[in-house]
Amino acid sequence: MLKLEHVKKTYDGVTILDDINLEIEEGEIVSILGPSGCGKTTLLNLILGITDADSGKILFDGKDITNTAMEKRGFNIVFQDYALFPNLNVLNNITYGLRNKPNISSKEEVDDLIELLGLREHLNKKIDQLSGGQKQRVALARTLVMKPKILLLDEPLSALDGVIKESIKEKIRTIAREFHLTTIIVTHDPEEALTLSDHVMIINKGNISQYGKPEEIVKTPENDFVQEFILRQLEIKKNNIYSLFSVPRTERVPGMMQEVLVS
Ligand SMILES: Nc1ncnc2c1ncn2[C@@H]1O[C@H](COP(=O)(O)OP(=O)(O)OP(=O)(O)O)[C@@H](O)[C@H]1O
Repeated sequence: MLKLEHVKKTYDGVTILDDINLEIEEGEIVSILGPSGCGKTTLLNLILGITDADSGKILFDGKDITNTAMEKRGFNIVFQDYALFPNLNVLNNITYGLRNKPNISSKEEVDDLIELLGLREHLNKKIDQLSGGQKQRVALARTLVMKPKILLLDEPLSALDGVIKESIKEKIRTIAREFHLTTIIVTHDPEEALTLSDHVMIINKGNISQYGKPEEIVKTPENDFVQEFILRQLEIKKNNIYSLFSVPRTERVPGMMQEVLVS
């Protein structure tokens, strides 16, 4: 569905992304995971068409879109800061993009999204009257009414915590499944990537360190970077979670953390 072939990007002679190869199937949730500065946003910008690659190809449904303008790609992004309009109420934020393209979503479809994202009681509120989680749901609704071919999410959970985070995760999963919508998530948080995605792409210094299903990455990290950086962060969280659930060290078994995190 979406394919990147030997994509390379440099800025001022410095290689930011080096020979990126990636294939994403329709309806999949894929996370791009890596530390700050590794090239995640650059990769997202290349897929969106905000930035051009120095070399390599980007294909969508078999068509070469490497040189296709951003607005013609039909992908859509929810930015980290949500980029909502503070002077408009929630409903007008959600339907903003439909002003010039009213046929993209019917009234019923907009209504279904409002219901799905639990926004009905907030429709008349201004953006600054909303919590972080509510803003994130408005941003999701505003993007989804435009029926993107691919949904891109830039650090969708980083400003949220605890229960809100889990509920937004659940919404993202439901949307991807229900609409069969290919979803690409950029994150620096291993827990987020491993619990939310079908596949995780780990980037280190512009290269793919490992690409696989969450359980493959947890069970068989392919190199020291994945082992040290990604799994060590998880280990810290795991210990915190285990202690939270009072699981004695001797009773901790492989796979348990995933269940604890997902449930
Ligand atoms: N327009 C630009 N011009 C020059 N260098 C850039 C530009 N955009 C990004 N870079 C550099 O490319 C590298 C990767 O940046 P990028 O924003 O893709 O990283 P990231 O993984 O998304 O980081 P973070 O998690 O901190 O957002 C950084 O060293 C950054 O300074």
